[in-house]
Amino acid sequence: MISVKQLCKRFGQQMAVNHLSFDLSPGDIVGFLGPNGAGKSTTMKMLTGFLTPSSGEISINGKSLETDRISIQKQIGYLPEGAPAYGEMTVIQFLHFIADIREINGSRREQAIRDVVSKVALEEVLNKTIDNLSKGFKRRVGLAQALIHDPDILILDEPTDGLDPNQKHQVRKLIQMLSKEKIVIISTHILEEVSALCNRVMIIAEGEKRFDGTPDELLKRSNAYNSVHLHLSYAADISGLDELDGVKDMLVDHKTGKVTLIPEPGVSIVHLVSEYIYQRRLPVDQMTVEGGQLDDVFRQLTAPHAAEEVA
Ligand SMILES: Nc1ncnc2c1ncn2[C@@H]1O[C@H](COP(=O)(O)OP(=O)(O)OP(=O)(O)O)[C@@H](O)[C@H]1O
Repeated sequence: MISVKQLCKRFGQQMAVNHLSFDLSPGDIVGFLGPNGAGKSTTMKMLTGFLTPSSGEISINGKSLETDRISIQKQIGYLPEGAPAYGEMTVIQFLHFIADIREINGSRREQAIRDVVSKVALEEVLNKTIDNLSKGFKRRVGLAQALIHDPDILILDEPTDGLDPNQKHQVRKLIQMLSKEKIVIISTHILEEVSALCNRVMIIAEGEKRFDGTPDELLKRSNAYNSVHLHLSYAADISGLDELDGVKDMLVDHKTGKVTLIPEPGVSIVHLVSEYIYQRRLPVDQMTVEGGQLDDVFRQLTAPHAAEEVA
């Protein structure tokens, strides 16, 4: 359990993190989103004990990070942005080095390295120099060092950044497999990663929390959520569609025959629209309901001074 209360970090005049509060429980895979400079890295660095807050409290499994930093850090695995350091080491040397730092000794060490190598699938590159690995393998080595001590909490800074689609898929599957009993916090700029991987989303902007909920709840905030897209096989009179109850707007593309019906916020119009189409025998050959667009809602929530409108 992580409990963060009224966390602030000030750099000179600037509030990088501004009264941030949240609680996380095991099983939470949190997508930590925000524009550049929002305060994500600063928050993560405070959670790992690397930066001291200006004010506020962080407690982890009932202990205060201020007073029990060393014992709390043993429960945290951190994957920093980019490739692991010490590129001149082989993978196996690097894992032994991390095991040293984590004070994993004796028979426990062999077992811990074997387990993590198998979890992250590093067998084929154990004796390769890290500098010579592909980006995907470098990321996996980074994950291995974050996982070697089997921490309760994983903090991953852009874990799939720069990977090809296959490698992204592998790393996401791995994180999902690992996260059943852990708390995982993932900072990412890839909005689709949130739907693919996370069961909770936290958006911050200007150091403040702008959203905390499930990916579905986030999509529901999109202006496009529940819009109905139609395609007409030939021209027909559709003027009545935008007069239906709950329809806020109708966009028509005469070239392609595509029609988009935008509902009033929180209203579902799909039943009324399909009934109307059936009654008027309109020549509709495709109909889809929009699930919402993350980039749309992200922009809305992170706009400067959006805090009062969306809190
Ligand atoms: N050591 C520091 N000294 C002064 N200002 C800092 C320091 N670290 C961060 N900042 C400032 O605090 C704000 C938040 O930065 P932070 O790196 O936490 O943002 P971020 O959300 O991680 O951004 P990005 O997505 O670009 O990594 C920024 O305006 C940044 O310039």
